[in-house]
Amino acid sequence: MGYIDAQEGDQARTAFRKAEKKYKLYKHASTSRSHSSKLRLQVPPTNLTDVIDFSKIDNVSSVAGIRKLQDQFEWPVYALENYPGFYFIPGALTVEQQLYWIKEALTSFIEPPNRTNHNAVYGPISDLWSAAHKELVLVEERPFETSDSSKFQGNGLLTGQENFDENRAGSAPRGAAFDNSYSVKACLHQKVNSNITGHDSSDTTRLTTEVHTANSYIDAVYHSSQDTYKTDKDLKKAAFKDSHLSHCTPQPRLSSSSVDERRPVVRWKFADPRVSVQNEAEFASSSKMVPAELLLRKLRWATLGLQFDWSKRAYNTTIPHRTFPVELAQFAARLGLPAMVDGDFHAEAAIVNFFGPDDMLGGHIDDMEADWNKPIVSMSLGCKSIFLLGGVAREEPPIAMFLRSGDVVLMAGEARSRFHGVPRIFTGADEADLPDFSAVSSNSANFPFIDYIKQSRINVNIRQVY
Ligand SMILES: O=C(O)CCC(=O)C(=O)O
Ligand SMILES: [Fe+2]
Repeated sequence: MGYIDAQEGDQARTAFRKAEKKYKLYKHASTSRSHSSKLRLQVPPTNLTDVIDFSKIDNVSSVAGIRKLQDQFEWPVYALENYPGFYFIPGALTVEQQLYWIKEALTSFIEPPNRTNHNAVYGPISDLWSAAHKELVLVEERPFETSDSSKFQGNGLLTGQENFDENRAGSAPRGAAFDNSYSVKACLHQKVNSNITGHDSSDTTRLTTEVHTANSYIDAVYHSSQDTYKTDKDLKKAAFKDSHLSHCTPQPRLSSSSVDERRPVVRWKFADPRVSVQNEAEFASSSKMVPAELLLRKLRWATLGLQFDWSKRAYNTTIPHRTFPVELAQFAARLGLPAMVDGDFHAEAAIVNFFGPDDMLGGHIDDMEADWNKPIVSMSLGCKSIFLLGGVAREEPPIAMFLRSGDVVLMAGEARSRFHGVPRIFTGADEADLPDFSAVSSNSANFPFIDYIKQSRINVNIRQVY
């Protein structure tokens, strides 16, 4: 969608949607068809004057409605008078802590049995971070017919019946795997031409509705306007759309018995395409492959601790999961204190959101946890973003605030019933407001993480479920 579209139908839009449109990133409409002067448009720069900047609030009394809580907490904490239960802790994480959690998110949080947006298409994927840096590719092995799920154990990709069922009966069409992948030939060709580059300049906006939780969450949407892959127009349209849509258009989950037991099953594993060039016979049985680097770039979410069953829109304790990381749980309990009414905060689940340069998280309410008095503890890592905090209805105009790396937001009680979302992240070097990560790390092993985060934002939002 270009700038013109955004101007149309404003009447019909809710106040929340209007604010999303106001702050979202618009690519210059001429970029996709740069030869057509007719399409050249001047897109006005986003007006950011209304965006609250907690990092610049030193004299709090001068900012109406913002209250600094007195020094009873580890960090300076701000509350918003008209938004009870909402707290903002600017710079709660040190730069070292930010780097630490960025690394944890990319190496540990995305590891099976934690699930990611890629699960529905490829099954569990292990070691994506290192595979991407070794330039490996995810290879489709020869499909075969079976009704025996035990055959899937131990191949490193499909680890259990639950995931197996999810892949087969989940909302992502099986064919999505095929749509999102490349032929061996095309992939090797790309490698040879070193042409696996980032986003292109087309302005084809992808809008997907991501159902995180219950009904209200149906409205959670991701936009990603440059989710494209240079070399193949058709593939770039389909690429990874379905991995978002897997949570987006929930279809009735088939019971195990209703699943077609003899359906061909595709298995995926990482392989080195350079080796295959030398020995193409080795890959003869494999028809599709996806660069790990692309999968990493298209990583959108992972779930920690108790897993959420998107098709039932409920937490499902029977889905294989690891206990919530103790260190993160302890940190979240400390961070959450300003919003606590009574008792302790027991982190049981988290959604880890990964934002690329053009991604956004649409307005939604998180309403699937039992006790709304317990806060959602939400930490921002990486590029600066805009956070919208609205009302219980979309018609209520939201307020906007900047979220920077190291900031923490708490939403408890009444604040939990408010629509919120992230319409924009700022990845430009001059506007991302990243701390100097290299100053806290001379270890070259950290450089790839620092490179990644220069173009990305990670949000870890932590919840007590029961
Ligand atoms: O990315 C953010 O700051 C907010 C994330 C969020 O609201 C969610 O995942 O529910
Ligand atoms: Fe949320």
